[in-house]
Amino acid sequence: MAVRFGILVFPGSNCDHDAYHAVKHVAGQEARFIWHKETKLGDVDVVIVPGGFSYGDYLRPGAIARFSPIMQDVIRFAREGGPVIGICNGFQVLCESGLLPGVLLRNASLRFICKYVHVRVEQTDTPFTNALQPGQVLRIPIAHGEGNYFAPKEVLERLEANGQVVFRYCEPDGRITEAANPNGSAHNIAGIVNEQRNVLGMMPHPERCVEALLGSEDGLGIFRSLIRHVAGVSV
Ligand SMILES: NC(=O)CC[C@H](N)C(=O)O
Repeated sequence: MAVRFGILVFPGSNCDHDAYHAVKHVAGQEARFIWHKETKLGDVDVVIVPGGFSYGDYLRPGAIARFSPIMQDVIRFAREGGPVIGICNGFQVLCESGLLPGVLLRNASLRFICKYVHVRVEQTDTPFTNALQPGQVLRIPIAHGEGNYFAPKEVLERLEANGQVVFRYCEPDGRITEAANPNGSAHNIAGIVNEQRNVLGMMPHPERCVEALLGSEDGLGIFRSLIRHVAGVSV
């Protein structure tokens, strides 16, 4: 049975079609778009909050999108344990919604950065990483102006103690260095889960690296993990 992915669409989303292509055409699952003005998600197994510039990033990225009608039902779905993945602008929306702690500040360079980076898989006991290996290094693109993850010291300590840091920017060989951190994120954080582990936010774009033709297939492991989590099958 195919896993049903629901992909939110805000005015200004621009990675919604890439996410659709990844889960539908590459991973062979069901996918449908959900306009932000809808109030119900309907029958979906996984929610994807895609990247882009919702509301033109006015105020702060995600600060307006979080008031979209659909977000109430996303919060309900998450509270009931449904898997939600926010990618890039989606991560920003999830932080603004209070589903994830912390905030994404402007990159330390104050520049928009679009390039391939490496991230290390820190946790594999999540719906998003169960098909990956601990310590595995993924080659994956980033494209953001505000990916500099920040949270107060106590929050960072709690994230680390609970194993909520799922991806960390690293060197190609997996070493965590300052030079490998593209945007100034605290603790080289590229992705985190909530305490219940069913909501993930990540700045890199797994949907942009699911085919060899695109230069990397490393993003596929995240969608394969979700399929395994929901359907119990390895694809
Ligand atoms: N690719 C994206 O989702 C970009 C996210 C956001 N608009 C930023 O620049 O930080």
